[in-house]
Amino acid sequence: MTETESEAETGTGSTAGSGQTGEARTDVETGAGPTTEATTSSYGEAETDLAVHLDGITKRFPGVVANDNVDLRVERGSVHALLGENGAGKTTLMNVLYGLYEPEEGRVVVDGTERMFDSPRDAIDAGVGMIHQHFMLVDSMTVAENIALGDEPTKWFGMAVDRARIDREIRELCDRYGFDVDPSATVADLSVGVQQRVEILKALFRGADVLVLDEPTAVLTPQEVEGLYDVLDELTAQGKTIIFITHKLEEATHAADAITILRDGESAGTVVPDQTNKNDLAERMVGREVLLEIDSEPMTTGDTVLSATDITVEDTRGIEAVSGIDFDVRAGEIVGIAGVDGNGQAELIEAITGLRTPDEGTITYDGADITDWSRRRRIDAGMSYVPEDRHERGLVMPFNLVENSILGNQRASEFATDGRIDWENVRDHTDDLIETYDVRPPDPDADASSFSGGNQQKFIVGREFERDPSLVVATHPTRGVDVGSTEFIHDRLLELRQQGVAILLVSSKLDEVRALSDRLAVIYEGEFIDVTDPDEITEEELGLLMAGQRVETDSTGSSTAESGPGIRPDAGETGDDAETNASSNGGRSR
Ligand SMILES: Nc1ncnc2c1ncn2[C@@H]1O[C@H](COP(=O)(O)OP(=O)(O)OP(=O)(O)O)[C@@H](O)[C@H]1O
Repeated sequence: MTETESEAETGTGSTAGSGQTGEARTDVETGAGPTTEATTSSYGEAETDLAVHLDGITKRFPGVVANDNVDLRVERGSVHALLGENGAGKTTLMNVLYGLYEPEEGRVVVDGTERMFDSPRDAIDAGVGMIHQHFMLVDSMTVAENIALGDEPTKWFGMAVDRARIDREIRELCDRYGFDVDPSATVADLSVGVQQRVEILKALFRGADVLVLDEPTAVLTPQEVEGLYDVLDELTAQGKTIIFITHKLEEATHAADAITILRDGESAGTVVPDQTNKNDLAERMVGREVLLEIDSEPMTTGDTVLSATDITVEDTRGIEAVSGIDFDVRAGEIVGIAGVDGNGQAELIEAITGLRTPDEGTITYDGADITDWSRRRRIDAGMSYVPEDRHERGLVMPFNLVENSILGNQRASEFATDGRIDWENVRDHTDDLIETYDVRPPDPDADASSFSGGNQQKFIVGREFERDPSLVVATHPTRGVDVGSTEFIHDRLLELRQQGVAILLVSSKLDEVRALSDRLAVIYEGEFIDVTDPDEITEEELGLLMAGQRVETDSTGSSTAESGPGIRPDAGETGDDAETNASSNGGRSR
């Protein structure tokens, strides 16, 4: 996908479209149920009113109909959300629109013209841009270089690129859409929110009139999310059309003019936010009521399981990514770490899980100094790990689920006898994981690469939670996971906590990390800038802390965000005495 995209040549700049905003909300009929009829409503009287019409799209993979006669009508100048369970077919549909897949049936109509896209280059030429969840920017290059990259490859390599013109065009785009982005800034120095704007600028620079965003708020702070909404408003006010994939229901109801729900590859209707709510959307997607709250009961904690003291980790350039961090996690406790990606949490977790050795500091696990232990030894001792990057660390993509189910656990006694793997047992175990964690399609022999992102994630979470661990290190366990499965993963985490498992949870989902954690640390530029009881901090305050801004006072006037030396349950305690979590509020329900 990346290579094809980066090769694409397009025109430069873009003119404001002719559409108008605000009308989509009243034009769309409510989808009444799981039929495609709701989508073929009065939404867009004529095809020419639509920026995008995906008409009867069917796309099959071996054994799977990913899109089954799907109809998607997106009015020009509107924001359109695409919702659906994991594996419902959202990515496939957008990949059809972006020229990555050719559908077996159906028409792709962009701006009133039927198109046959052979590649993303064709889609870009037709004014369709895609902003992926993982930004495709070169950190060491400037904004302008990133934007020009791929746009004029021949001239670029011939060093004849007209930098002044590119800078001027970027500034013009920034003025037009109200972006505060400096073309000469180095991407590595920009916040995640600004990097996302660079991606949007890149698409606009190439002439995009339709922008497809894949889970655009997954890595943003609440403040950055508000900024993104402003950007979307500005883009649509000038006639651009936005389609975004999301699992966050409030995002769909808040930011979209219309919401199309996919279910099992079919369209389950298009609704307008005024005529729906989060519970209704969840039910339409999942086919059952979903509890959107987390109930965390108070727990009595046990002995300290993990203890990290004065951990310092340098990144590959020798710069301190983590500076002198201290914390403990006890049995039966969830310690959360909240932070914007790139603030040292990845390096800290790598040190804890044995993927790298800290440059300074000590890690103990069940009382033993494991600072120099290999990853294998830590796994054998009972440490589970849900990694942040499921492709790089979570799964071996060309392996099927049976093979992936015992990754890191091949020597466990239930799977191996005399050094030989007992594949029958492994297969039974895989079937259990697939069933319990609702991995779809339920095919243990399918390669990991053929599963949708959310289903891959559910499988990894299942494998790691069901290892019988004493410590679970879970980084973004529900990223890309739909509401129904997120509910299940949260429940399972709380069950593990109930059983006395120590849990270290890293998440950029603030509602999740607040609701699940017994104690919460905020990491910023490699340090814990605050350690707090999650009940004593609002989501907004947490967002500010994550952006490095200290919260001065709470409603009673006392300080709520003092800098702490580290995260220990209670200074003065040995850490081995029992303590009740969440005792201040008698449990949480958020
Ligand atoms: N390259 C592929 N090969 C085989 N099957 C595929 C391929 N890509 C997708 N599928 C299947 O098509 C179906 C739809 O997948 P898709 O990725 O579109 O879902 P999604 O709605 O985007 O899910 P998620 O929310 O998990 O990202 C799934 O059953 C998936 O396993």
